[in-house]
Amino acid sequence: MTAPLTERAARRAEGDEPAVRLDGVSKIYGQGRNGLLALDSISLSVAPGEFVSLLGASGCGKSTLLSLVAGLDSPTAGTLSVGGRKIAMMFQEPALFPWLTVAANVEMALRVQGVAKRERRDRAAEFLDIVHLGGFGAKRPHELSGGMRQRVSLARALAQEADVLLMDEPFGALDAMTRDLLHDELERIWQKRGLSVLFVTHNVREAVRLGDRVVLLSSRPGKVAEEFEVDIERPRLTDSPEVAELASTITARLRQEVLRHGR
Ligand SMILES: Nc1ncnc2c1ncn2[C@@H]1O[C@H](COP(=O)(O)OP(=O)(O)OP(=O)(O)O)[C@@H](O)[C@H]1O
Repeated sequence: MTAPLTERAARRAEGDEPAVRLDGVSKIYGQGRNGLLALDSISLSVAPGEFVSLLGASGCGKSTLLSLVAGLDSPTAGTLSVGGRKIAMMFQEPALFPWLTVAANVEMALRVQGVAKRERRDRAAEFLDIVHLGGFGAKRPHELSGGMRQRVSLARALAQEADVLLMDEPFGALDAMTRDLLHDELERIWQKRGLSVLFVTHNVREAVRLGDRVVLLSSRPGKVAEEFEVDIERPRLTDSPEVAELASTITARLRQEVLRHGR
């Protein structure tokens, strides 16, 4: 079970080693006069077991930040540490291999870890059970709905046995009802497995529904504009008055940021 919010906030305040830590991280794409400052001196940490939502206008550098944490790219300046933790990533597009079955897609994550064939099959089935897709292992991705494909993608991420899950608008393409169901699923799995999550979204209510904390980035270049502690009891409902109230405060702040940049 994940520690209650106050306890997690206290651990952070006490300076426990974060799962993810960025200190003054900047990223410039290109060089010289053509260089583009995408992130400007970002300092941000995610405590072990914490769920952090990352919000910001389009182009403010959210995906850049995730790719730096995932080690897919390096910061131009500053330091970034994940303390040797294993990282898994999920995108808006499930990025499954269409010619493989659902089970084989999950097994692939186990194969790269060197898990033996027999064990792979059993463990893939377990991960599919966790995301409520037991019985769908023999299907191909195109036979599933968008929400089910994202569940497979989540099962594959879990199969990587990561401590940190990076999610780049994973539910952005789904309808509201499916998204709601996946919020419940993700919350259950996150709490049970004690994952640290960095979740990028454009949807303010989604950020509040899921996050222990919402970090708002300003745009061009991306900087931390403000952080909001989400002190709302779980499980939360996206359309509850508490979620709506904080979401409207954050939306007003986000609007200020967007207007400040004349977009
Ligand atoms: N590989 C790259 N080379 C050059 N510029 C890039 C590269 N990747 C991103 N950028 C630029 O860096 C800035 C930040 O992009 P990024 O995709 O990180 O923003 P974002 O907040 O994730 O955007 P969105 O919300 O639209 O997905 C943008 O101006 C983008 O054009």
